[in-house]
Amino acid sequence: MGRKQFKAESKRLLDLMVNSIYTHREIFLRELISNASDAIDKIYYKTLTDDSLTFDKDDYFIKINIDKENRLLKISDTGIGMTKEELDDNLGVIAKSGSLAFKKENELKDGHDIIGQFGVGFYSAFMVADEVTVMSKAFGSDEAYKWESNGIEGYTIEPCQKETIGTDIILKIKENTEDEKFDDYLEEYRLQSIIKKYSDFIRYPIKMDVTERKLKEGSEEEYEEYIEEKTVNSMVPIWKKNKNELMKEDYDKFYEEKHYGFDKPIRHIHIKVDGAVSYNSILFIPEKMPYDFYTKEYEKGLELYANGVLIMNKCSELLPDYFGFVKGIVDSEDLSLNISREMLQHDRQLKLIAKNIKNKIKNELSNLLKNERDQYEAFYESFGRQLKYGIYSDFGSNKDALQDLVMFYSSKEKKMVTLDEYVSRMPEEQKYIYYASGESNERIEKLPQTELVSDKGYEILYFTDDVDEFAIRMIMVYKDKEFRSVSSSDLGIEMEENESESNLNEEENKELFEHMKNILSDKVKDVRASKRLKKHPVCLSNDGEFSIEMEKILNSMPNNQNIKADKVLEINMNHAVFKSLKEAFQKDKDKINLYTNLLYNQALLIEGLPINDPVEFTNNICEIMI
Ligand SMILES: Nc1ncnc2c1ncn2[C@@H]1O[C@H](COP(=O)(O)OP(=O)(O)OP(=O)(O)O)[C@@H](O)[C@H]1O
Repeated sequence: MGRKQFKAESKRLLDLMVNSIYTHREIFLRELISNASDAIDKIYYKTLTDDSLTFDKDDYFIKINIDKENRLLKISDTGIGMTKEELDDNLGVIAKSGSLAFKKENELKDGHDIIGQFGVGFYSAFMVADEVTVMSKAFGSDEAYKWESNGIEGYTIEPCQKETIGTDIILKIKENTEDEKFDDYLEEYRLQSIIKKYSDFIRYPIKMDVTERKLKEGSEEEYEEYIEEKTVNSMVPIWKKNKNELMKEDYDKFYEEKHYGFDKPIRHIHIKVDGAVSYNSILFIPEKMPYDFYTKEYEKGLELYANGVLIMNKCSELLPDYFGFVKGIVDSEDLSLNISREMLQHDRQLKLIAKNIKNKIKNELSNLLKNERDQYEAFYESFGRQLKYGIYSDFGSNKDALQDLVMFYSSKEKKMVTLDEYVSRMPEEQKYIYYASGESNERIEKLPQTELVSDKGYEILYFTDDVDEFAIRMIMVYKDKEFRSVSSSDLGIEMEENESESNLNEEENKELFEHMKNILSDKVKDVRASKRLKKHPVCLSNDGEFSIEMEKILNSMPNNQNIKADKVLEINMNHAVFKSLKEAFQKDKDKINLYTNLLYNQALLIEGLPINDPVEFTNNICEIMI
């Protein structure tokens, strides 16, 4: 087979590797060991589903060999191996998983960062090697193949001799340069410490021939060296260690190794429970939202182990949807190894664990909110929406658990506040918790409907997420206080003495309002004198069950239900425009028609609703200009 070229994107990454001046070249070993361990996992999975196979732990290991003379470092595994096609597919293109997604986001702007933080898989071998040879024999195949490349001029694949199933990765370590001592990667001691540092939790033994010294037989002072095969990693998974043996860095490292995210977790929760059900768990609350979090591709779930053996990659039963952002693992000795997905759903032990985990996460978030507000806000920025969905879903059955974790932007504080903070500041006479819905804080700030409530000095919560109003409707009452939209017809605010006057005026102008209502016919339910407007001439409010914001959201959904809010056009009788309206009503029927339509369309625009006929609207404006 002739020489093949790397795919374009792989080539860029390769160049980056080969020319990397990055000081953490050592991570190449972590990457190769992690691939080896994945390959053994794959064989292990096969044995779970195929009765004719058995998994004998002793047969599965990773071996590191050093050949100093020839500058070769070999990493062998007894994993699933690769066929000729797989060698071509997998090693000819850049890793399809984590790193690629990350690469897309960042377009390799800063390659060093990628290498440092996440590793780039197999290609990292070229950071330390001039030449990489992969010899592999796939499970179920009689032939073995050799993939070879110097990283620059493409690669070749040809048949080779290999007795056992698995893969050998052979690195021809680079010569030392002025700045870098590549010899390090041929030193037993150095390699051992790299393995300890990055790959200590790998579940399979990482073996290495280690030079030891012992007293020569018969001598009391003369030593001799001998070679012994040793397992370098402790294999004790982090979750089985004691919390006091572990530092924050250890958890962060685990998070990174597991590819849970490209961020650093905001919090980790290490749980050890012995009781009705026993389990260990490490959970992480990420800071940043995964790029696919709000897509249907995102799969929530925790890794599930039965006594140290992985049985499921993403066990979704362990997390409620609203905590779907949590990453981590659960290991329980009370679970059976051969448990199927269907059985899991009904497993009593698993349900207990899930319940317990849910409470732990909730408590951790409450503590974070209480003690580290900045961090909580960063978290909330990413996942707050999810918590609000949690309140709304399942007919509000989780609202008690979640209502103290949600926050909204406050008109008065100009920052995010909790419901508890809002209520604790409410003046005695204030009846309701007020909110206003809109596209953004800036737009809500300008809504005429907020005038009266703001003038009263009351705080308003800004709802900018689609789900906000729906979630609040589920809560209904918080600490004995009902929620009320600033657009609702009854704001529960006692009117000042001028109210009676305006009532009188309203009575006086009944005919005018009636007329306007007829002009607008089925577009509005009513036209009324406004009690909430101060400076603005007009606004829309609503009477019935659905708010205008809800109408917008529901009608933008795929299964458009054609929901209509009962809209009321409110007119500010203290505004100069009202005088013109009155005059027009008395003298010029065409004009009142024109004004009414103009005002209605203005109110729609303020609400962010589309106007029915924009051409007519602009023509109307022109008409009053000439
Ligand atoms: N030792 C191995 N045994 C079997 N297959 C391997 C081995 N090393 C690599 N592969 C295959 O090559 C693919 C590419 O490896 P690479 O390390 O570049 O990416 P990855 O492991 O998929 O992704 P990432 O390292 O970003 O998580 C792997 O997904 C795997 O299928």
